[in-house]
Order: sequence, then C-alpha cells, then structure tokens
Amino acid sequence: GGCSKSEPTSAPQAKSETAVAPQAADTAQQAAADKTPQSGVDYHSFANTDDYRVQHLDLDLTVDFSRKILEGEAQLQVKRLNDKNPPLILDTRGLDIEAVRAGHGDKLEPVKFSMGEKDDHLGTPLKINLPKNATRVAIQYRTSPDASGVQWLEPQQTAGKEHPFLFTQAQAIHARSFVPLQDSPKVRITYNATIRTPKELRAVMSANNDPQAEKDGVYEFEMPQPIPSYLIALAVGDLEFKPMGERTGVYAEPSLLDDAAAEFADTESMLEATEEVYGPYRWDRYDLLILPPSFPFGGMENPRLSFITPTVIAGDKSLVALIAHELAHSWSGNLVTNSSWRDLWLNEGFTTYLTNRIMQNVYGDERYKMEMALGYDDLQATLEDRPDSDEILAVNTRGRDPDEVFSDIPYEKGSLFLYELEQKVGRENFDQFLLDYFNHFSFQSINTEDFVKYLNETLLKQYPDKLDAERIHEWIYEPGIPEGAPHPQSDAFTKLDPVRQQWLDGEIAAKDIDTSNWTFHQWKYFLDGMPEKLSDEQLKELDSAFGLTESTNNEIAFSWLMIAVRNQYQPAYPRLEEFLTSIGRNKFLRPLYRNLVETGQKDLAVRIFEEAKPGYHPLSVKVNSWVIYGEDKG
Ligand SMILES: CC/C=C\C/C=C\C[C@@H](O)/C=C/C=C/C=C\[C@@H](O)CCCC(=O)O
Ligand SMILES: [Zn+2]
Repeated sequence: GGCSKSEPTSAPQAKSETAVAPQAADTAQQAAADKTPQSGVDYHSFANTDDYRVQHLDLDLTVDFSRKILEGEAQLQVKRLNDKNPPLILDTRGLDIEAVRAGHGDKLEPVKFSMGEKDDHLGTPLKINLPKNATRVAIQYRTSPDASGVQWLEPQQTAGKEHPFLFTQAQAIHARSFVPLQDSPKVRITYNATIRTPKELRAVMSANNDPQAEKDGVYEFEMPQPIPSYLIALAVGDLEFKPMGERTGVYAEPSLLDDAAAEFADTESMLEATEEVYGPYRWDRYDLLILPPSFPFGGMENPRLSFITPTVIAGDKSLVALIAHELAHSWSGNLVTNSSWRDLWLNEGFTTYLTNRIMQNVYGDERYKMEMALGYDDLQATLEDRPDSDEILAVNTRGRDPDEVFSDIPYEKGSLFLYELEQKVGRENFDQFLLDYFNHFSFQSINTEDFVKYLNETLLKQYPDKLDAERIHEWIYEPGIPEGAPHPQSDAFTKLDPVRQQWLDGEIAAKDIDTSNWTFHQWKYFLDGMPEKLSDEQLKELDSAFGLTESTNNEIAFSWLMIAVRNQYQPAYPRLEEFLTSIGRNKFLRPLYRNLVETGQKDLAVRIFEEAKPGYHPLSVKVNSWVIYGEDKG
C-alpha cells in the first residue's frame, strides 16, 4: 500500500532504502511547536524536554498478529536546547529495546543505553548516551502483547468475524507503550511511518491516509503538521473506505460501511460550519474510522482520522454530537493543545463548547438546548461524585494515573465557563476571541496560565465592565461552580417533568404518553429523572409500554439498565449481561459496574467482568477493576 506524500490520491512513491529524510514541517508550524510553555512541568513524562526536543519521528513497524507485537525501528530527529549533552531520556512502557544507534543523518553508530526504574503509572525511562552533537537516534524495539495502548482483537470480536484487528489508543500516556519517545503533550512532532501488515488487511493512521492504497501489506504515512504524541494512532483490519463529502469519508469493516456513511453524512456540513466561525481546517482531510465495539471511548480525536465507537450508529443520527466533538478537537486540542494533563480542560472544555455550537448550527436551537441541558445534568452528577480536588479545572494530577483522574469535569465545567464568558461579552465578540485564540496559539502546546495571561490581555482588557478576574480565577482554580453560573435548560425537557410525575402518581398510564416525537435526549431525560426506587409493577409497565430492555439506542439502553440494576429488575438482566460483554465503552461500563457493586450485586459484577475481560481494552480492564475490586487487578 504505497501512500503518496501529500495528496491522498497520487501513485505510491518509490521507497528509498535509507531512512527517509525528515519532512520539514511548515517552518512556522515547527517554530510554534518549539515554543516551550512559559511555565508548568509535565509530571507524567520522564523526558528531559528542557535539554532536547524530538521534532520528527520516522517509524517502521511490522504488525505481528501471531505474537501480538509491533516490532521495528523508531528514528527520532532531535533538537538540542543547550550544549550540556546529558543522556537523552525517553518514555517507554513494556518495550523491549533491542539496539540503539545515534549520530547525524544516516551516519549512525551503536550507542550505550539503559532502562531506568519502572514506575507503576509512568512506565520505564530509556536513557541514551548521545555522541556530542548527535541529532538523530534510531531505536530498534518491539512492543509487549499487553501494551497498555494497543488492543489486539480476535476475528470474533470484529463485525466480519474473519480477520483480526488492532488499534492504538495513546491518550493520555500510552503512546510510550508502542513508540519510545518524549511522551508529553508539550512536545510536538511530525512523523512518517511505514507499516507492514498481513496482505489481506489495511493499515490507517492519524496521518494522510490513501483510500486508493493497494492492499499489498506495506503502507506509507506522513503527518506533516507537528502533533503531540497522544495523537499518534494506528489501526489495522479488514477496512474499506466510503467518501461522504469533499474532505470527509469513513473507514470501516465492509458490513458497517454503508450504515456508518449514512449515519455520519452531515460531517462535511459540520466541518464547514466550524470553519466559518473558528478559522480554516488545518488538517487537509477529516475522515472517520469505525472501531469494533471494544473501543473504550465514544471517540478519539486522532488528527485527520477520528476513531469512533460503533455504539453511536443509531440509525437516526441521534448520537452524532460525538462526531461534532471529535471534529471540534481539530481546533481545540489538536491545533491548540494542553501542555500537560493538568490542563486537559483546555482541550475538552473548549471542545465541548464548540460541539454545542456546531450542533446548534447544523441541527437547530432545540437540539442545542437539549445537549447543553444534558451536559449540565451530567456535570451536576459528577460534582456530587468526585472529591473537591478533582472538581478544579486546572486539576492536580501529580503522582496520579491520568486515566483515574479523568472525568467529565474538564468537559462540562470547562464548557460552562466558556458559555458564561459568551453570555457576558456577547456571542459575536466571544467568537472573535476564540478565532484569535486559535490563530494566536496554533500548533502550540500551552498551559492554563498561558491561557489566563492571554485572556487578561484580550477579553478582560476589552470588556473590563463585563468580566471579573476574580470570578475567572474561581472558575479555573476552585472546586464546584461559581454562584450564579448559567444553568442551560430546555423546554423540551421541562415539559416532561409533569408527565413523568403524573405517571409516577398513577394519574396516567405509560402507554398513554405520546412519545412518538421524542429524541434520544428526551428519553434520556425522562429515564434519568426517575426516582431511585420503582416498584416491580412500574418497571414492568415502563418496559412493556416502551420496549426499553430491547432498545437498540445504546444511550437509551444504558439509562434503562441503570434503572434496572438499582431496582434489580431481573427481566432486563440478560440484556444487561449482553450489553456489558459486547461493548467496551467505559462511559457505559463504569457506571453499570459501580451500580452493581453499590447495590449489593458485586458477585454478578465480578462474574460478568471476568467473562468479558478478555474482550476488553487494557484501559477498560484497568478502570473497571478499580470499580469492582477497588484496586488495579491488571
Ligand atoms: C484530568 C485528567 C487528565 C488527563 C486524562 C486524559 C485522558 C484520560 C484517558 O483515560 C481518556 C482518554 C480518551 C478520551 C476520549 C474520548 C472522550 O472525549 C469521551 C469519553 C466519554 C465517551 O465515551 O464518550
Ligand atoms: Zn474530547
């Protein structure tokens, strides 16, 4: 599968034998990428990024499904930031380092290297003694079968059941489990890759994929824009492509392709709507890759190719806000990036705010208000659930596993903060601010203090009568939500409250409620607002009137199963088991397992989890082990 250098449709380029000269990123982009954040340490990386900055990666990996490993070579182009010449320290986790060479260009000589002490959360530092002035390092290595950032799927875990599948998930600190590098979002690199696969499979990456690439077992990729390591991504499987618009298309297993292309047909409109307000799309194409159901998230914003769960293919476009979210990351997160995981809200709060705006633009005001109101309700639930320290936007992640700190606080509280700014200065003025912000920091990694400094120099200075520095500080550095914060509501929801109450009071039968025009949002609101306890009769009446146990909409099924678990409604338990063993998305798994444990049903949780575990992503095994066993059982 030769893949062209820049245009996704040109003929495969002849492959040179020596290491491909690093593609010079656009110098302005690289200069932006090299800007060291003004402050802030990344506690989740061993890399000595004050001495060296990796600028480019040339990767050459062979995919071995029989041994479940990736093996080959990573060549790093390294920029020296001083003349001290200390060892180059890189992040690894579970990598078997075979040999290391260093030097200039393709004149590389073997050099001494050593593995440091292993850390439970961070993995193992790789220390490399560099010859004076060496700027290129070549590391021969292989990954381990249980690499934390790679899932190897057997054919029966895929839609087609014939071929194996693999995909990587690097966010937050899992790139180091499949590439040795400076695994910190403060470092931005361009990359080229050669991926060698079994001939019947196709490889795709967060790079310039070529849908015409011949399935000959060798695929070449280039990512010419500097990106943080958590956005390096690879998938290999029985993948075909279907275009949806001029710059958008979908990769999926053949049996899913048509449904996925129909479900996400509005992606091009979303792309255009976002560009109109927030500036040009910098990444050439915006394609989607549909993963098998074990994918642990709704989506992952890998540049040029968002990885998407099949659980949002609902048949009615009801769950496409997820696509808007991953697309919006092309501005917030991928173009302007958090320089450490403490600052995740810069990625996710901005992206959640942009998602709501895209949904309003493409699907209208009512849907916008429902999405905002559901987000607000999720935030309230999480604020009750998390310790105060985790409610802070610039959250202290030091010494903690980012996967454990992760919640929807940076998403929904961050978005609500930006919504308040919009309400105070006016939407047009706020959009101008965001446009300027994305342009000012494009291809840079910044931290919370960089953002606050920029806000003080712009919006706060322009509207001193409308904005208050102390309140902004409270939003960012204090737990909870400031007094008087906006509370988004939806008429489509508020009119459901009396209907739900009339049913609960026995004044109306479930079958007499007109649900014919309800969107998934209204179903979710109606079900999530049910009291903690319902009688068996009530549960049976809801289920028989609305067919909830058999709902094919995974969000509706999830809300219903949460009710079924806390009421031990046995008729839904076969569906519960099928749901937990066939889907790997933690947004659904964690609350259901927690609900089972907290309602005295731990034995059932253990039995289902142990049965489902071989099919779960390593991340899902880890985070749900915490929920069920209260510790990391691996
Ligand atoms: C404050 C926490 C700091 C860092 C955590 C960063 C990442 C943690 C990792 O576990 C999650 C990464 C990927 C998330 C991908 C998609 C999410 O935006 C959506 C998750 C919910 C869903 O499934 O829709
Ligand atoms: Zn996101």
